[in-house]
Parts: sequence; structure tokens; C-alpha cells
Amino acid sequence: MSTILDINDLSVDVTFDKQKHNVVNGLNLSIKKKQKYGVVGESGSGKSLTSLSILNLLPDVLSISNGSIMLDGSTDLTKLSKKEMLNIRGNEISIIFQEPMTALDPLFTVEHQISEVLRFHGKYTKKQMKDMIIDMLEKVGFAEPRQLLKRYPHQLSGGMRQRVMIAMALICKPKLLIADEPTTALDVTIQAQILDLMNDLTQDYDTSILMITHDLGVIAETCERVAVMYAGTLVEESTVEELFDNPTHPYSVGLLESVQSLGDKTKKLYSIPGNVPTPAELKESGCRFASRCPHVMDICRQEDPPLFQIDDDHTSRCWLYREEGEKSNEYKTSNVKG
Ligand SMILES: Nc1ncnc2c1ncn2[C@@H]1O[C@H](COP(=O)(O)OP(=O)(O)OP(=O)(O)O)[C@@H](O)[C@H]1O
Repeated sequence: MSTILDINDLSVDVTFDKQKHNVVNGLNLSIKKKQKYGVVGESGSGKSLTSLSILNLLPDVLSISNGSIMLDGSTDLTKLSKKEMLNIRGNEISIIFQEPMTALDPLFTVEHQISEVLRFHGKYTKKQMKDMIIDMLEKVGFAEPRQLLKRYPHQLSGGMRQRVMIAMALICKPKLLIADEPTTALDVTIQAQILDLMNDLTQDYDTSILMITHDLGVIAETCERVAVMYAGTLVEESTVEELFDNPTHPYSVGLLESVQSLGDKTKKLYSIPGNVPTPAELKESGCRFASRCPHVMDICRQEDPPLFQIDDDHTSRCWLYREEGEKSNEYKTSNVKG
């Protein structure tokens, strides 16, 4: 399978009090065509900044300090101007946010907002646009799409608004859909419907998904591969099945434990002690998880762990796996994607 998005050694910095602090650190991710790829981590792990970097939507205080983001092997998105990026957004890459009201304009009808996307990216007559919009609204599950055309966002429920967002995001059949916490604001029953819908439609359109979430349940439901992020670094990467069966990084183990304890009423609710360090709290070197890790060793506080190869398809940024990394002959930081 060829690659649709290749993030290479991406670093993002934030500037405050005239100082630069690192918030995404040497990130490597590769999403294949038609693949559903998840990025999971607690609040503050750098997930959203990764998706905003892809779309050149970083706020002014944040900037990409290193790396490239290749779309379809040929276009480095970090090199595009805001204007050039407008042609990519909505057409080749679309994004759905947690709260559709941030993306939908309260002043315009559903029909107007979806036609804007079509007007920007194609040359269609009014009649063609209307037909395409009705067809798309039907695909996202509206039984009476014509009745929806003249409605305003505030006249819709949260689930309906998210369906409209999905219609807007997919109407140009993008190569990649970034879904940033797309169901977090919705009721559990609606969540499942929206995830199913995204799964089905992206399959029909051969669209890859980058799913950004703090919720491992969402990853299990929708994704094939997963990257676990912590304080701006990728700490573990594998298939979703492998992460659930054989998590290696102590942070991933903690995340999984907190999900499992949710489902087991006999167990006390588990949460990983402590918080993700803020950019200003990060140490110069050493593992970023060291202060919360139950297995912390001296080396963890001194040296940045590289990504160790656990097996062919599984990497983990933890000194506990140094031996496995050496055995598999991959313990060369220059050789491993990190
Ligand atoms: N506009 C901003 N100004 C300053 N710092 C920021 C800004 N946005 C994010 N950060 C910092 O960057 C780090 C990563 O933020 P990011 O939003 O990517 O995390 P996240 O994993 O997506 O969490 P969340 O789910 O809460 O959005 C955080 O430590 C945050 O403090």
C-alpha cells in the first residue's frame, strides 16, 4: 500500500515569555492510502498540534521548527503558503473538529455552507451543487435532506451538526480525513453512529483517516494502526490489535488500565498518577514520562530513549526494551523512525 501522508521528524515550538518551548518533538508518522490511523494520548500530548501542523493552521505563537509533511509523496505541506494550502484543505485533506459549531458559521444555512466548499474547489452549476448536496446529506443519514437545506446550525442537534460536518468534509472526496475528537461532545449512542458513518463513507471514497482522540475505545472501534503520544513525543506505535494485546510502554499500559478499570465495576477506577508536563516543565533530556513512570530507572532521567523495535511492526520509546532493540538489530537511533 502506498503512503498518503508521511510526517518526518516534525518538531513544533511555542513561544512565550520570549522563550521557545518544544511541544512536538521529532515526530514520524506514516499513513497509508485507505488506512485508518489513530493518534491517542491525554490532553496536552500534542495530538491537536500535529493535525493543525498538517493543515497549516497553527496559531501565531506556534511554529514548525523542523521536519516535513509529505502529501502523496510529492507535496511538502510545510512549504506551502496559506493560499496554496486553501486548495488542499477541503479538497485533498479535510478536518472534522470536536465541536462542529466552531467550524459551522451560525449565520448561514446548511446548503450555503456546503456549497461554499464545492464553489471553492470545483465548477458546478447551482443545480449540480444542490443535487450533490442532497445526495451527500442522504449519505450521512438524513432521511429528508431537502428539509435540511434551509436550516441554520443552531436548529440542529449536536449529532446532526456533526453529520453536516462530515458531509462538508467528504463532499470533495478528500484523500485524507483528519478527525480531531469527532465524537467527544456527543452522547454515547450517537458517538457509535457517527463513527460507523465515518468508517463506511471513507471506505466508499478510499479516504484515509487520521483519528485524533484521547479515547482508546474510539481507536479500537475505528483504526488499524495507532501511535501513542505523550508530551509531544511518539512513545509507541503498532497495529491496534497489538497495542491492546501487548502494550509495552508504561504510559500505554497505564492508558489501557484506565480504560479496563472503567468497564469493571469491581475494580477501583484507575488513572495514571500526575499530569502531562507543560512545555515549560520539560527537562532538557531524559524520558518525558519518567516523573510518572512506575518502572523509572536512572537512565530514564538522564538520556532520551530512542524508539526500540519490539518486533517487525511494533516500536516503543522505553529503556525497558533496550535489549529487544539490540537483539532485533534496530537499536540505532539513526535507523529507527522516532
Ligand atoms: N495556542 C497555544 N499557545 C500555547 N501553547 C499551546 C497552544 N496550543 C497548545 N499549546 C501547548 O502545546 C501542548 C500540546 O497541545 P495539544 O493541543 O496538541 O494537545 P492535545 O494532545 O491535542 O490535547 P487536547 O486534547 O487538550 O487538545 C500543550 O502542552 C499546550 O500547553
